[in-house]
Amino acid sequence: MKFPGQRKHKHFFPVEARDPRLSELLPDNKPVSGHVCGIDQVLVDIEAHVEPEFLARHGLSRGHSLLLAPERADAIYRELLEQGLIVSEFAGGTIGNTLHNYSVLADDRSVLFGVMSETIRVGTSAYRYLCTTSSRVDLNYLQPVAGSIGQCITLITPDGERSFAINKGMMDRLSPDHLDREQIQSASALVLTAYLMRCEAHEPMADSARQAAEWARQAGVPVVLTMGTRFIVEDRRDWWQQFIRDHVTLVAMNEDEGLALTGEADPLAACDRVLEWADLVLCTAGPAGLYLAGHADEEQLRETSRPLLPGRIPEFNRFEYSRPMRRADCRRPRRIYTHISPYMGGPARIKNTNGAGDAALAALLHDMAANDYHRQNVPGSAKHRARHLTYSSLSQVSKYANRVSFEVLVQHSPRLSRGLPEREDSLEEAYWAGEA
Ligand SMILES: Nc1ncnc2c1ncn2[C@@H]1O[C@H](COP(=O)(O)OP(=O)(O)OP(=O)(O)O)[C@@H](O)[C@H]1O
Ligand SMILES: Nc1nc2c(ncn2[C@@H]2O[C@H](CO)[C@@H](O)[C@H]2O)c(=O)[nH]1
Repeated sequence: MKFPGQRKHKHFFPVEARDPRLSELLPDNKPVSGHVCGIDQVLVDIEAHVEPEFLARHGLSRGHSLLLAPERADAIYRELLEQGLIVSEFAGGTIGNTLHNYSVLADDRSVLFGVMSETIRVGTSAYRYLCTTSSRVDLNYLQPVAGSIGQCITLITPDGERSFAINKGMMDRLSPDHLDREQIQSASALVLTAYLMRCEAHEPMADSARQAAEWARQAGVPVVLTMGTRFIVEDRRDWWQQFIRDHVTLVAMNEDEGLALTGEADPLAACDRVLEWADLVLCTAGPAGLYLAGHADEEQLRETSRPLLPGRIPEFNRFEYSRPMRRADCRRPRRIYTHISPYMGGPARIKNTNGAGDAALAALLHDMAANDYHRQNVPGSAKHRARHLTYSSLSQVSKYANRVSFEVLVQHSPRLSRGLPEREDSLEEAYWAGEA
């Protein structure tokens, strides 16, 4: 496990330079390693740049992810191919992206549950998927299927917005028999997406997601839900609120999905509403940066040294130096919030923002897994006197998440091709220092 972010010495992650006395407790002196699990509709992103007229002509809706009949998807694909508009074909899927980015950032293992074509020819989508996924993502648990994985035609319009047209193939055929209970119950987190619930009634994907969430709950493993797009949430707002109450520890959304889920257009107010049902929430807000909100025990609160910020909740960032906890682990729960503007004001030029939100979530997962890793390897550390969800403060995690989103924006691809630079000249020490 590589530690999240640059640290001043006093915050350096201490597992590698271990106290020799610890070897008595853990005789082989090898750090116990953790992992993160996720379920996804295994699909490739076929990216093309088009004018808004193209979307209108094919009956597609801007910013939406639409499931299409195979003939319709084929017609779009053929037109893009004939006009030479396809720029790349890469592994995609919101959870696949998140696990890949987690593995790249943490230099550690993640486990993907989903389907994969049992026969693979060079050049097919399945082949492209395997070629462009980090070797740290464990694909050994994939369920073989006699057919194709999904294809997500990713249409980028000149405003940088992405609209998806999905040819689903067999992506929703993951059956609960192909989940591994042991892997899920020993994970630092289980990551799911709202997209999993839009399979057809006869397909097993939704049951698989519910089964995995139940196993995670039984073992106290945090369940993470990313909201997909606002259209999925809008259709069944009450249903999603109940699902979150029943199963979810951490909700990840953007401000549109936040509005669809809570009725609140203001991201801070939307986060506050989500805290009625979940323990922790990440809300990305495009050029306005991102918000994180959670709970901490009154005894564990730490005040910020930054200026207090105005907003729907005045001075909302007062306790942003606290580490978030599950509400049930707090004797006297208090809500904590933070906001951060885009790293360095955002890139000079953004070609597309596809995957920037997934990247922020990968960073947050990295910090959560680092916390678990530290708890297991440095038992008795003062850091774990209370049960926290992250290793770092809410404020520190928000900086890290923002930094990782920036990297995806400058790469113009939802999947990181490398980790963050070890030393960043442009990153003032103060950016990471000043708090734990
Ligand atoms: N136009 C922008 N200028 C500066 N930073 C941006 C811009 N758009 C996105 N970002 C950065 O990327 C982060 C995530 O962006 P955004 O809210 O667009 O994610 P998203 O809509 O969830 O994306 P996706 O669903 O494609 O993963 C923001 O919190 C911000 O740091
Ligand atoms: N799992 C899943 N991912 C999707 C869907 N539609 C778009 N995406 C992914 O969302 C990612 C950006 O968040 C893209 O890389 C797409 O692959 C869908 O229906 N299911």
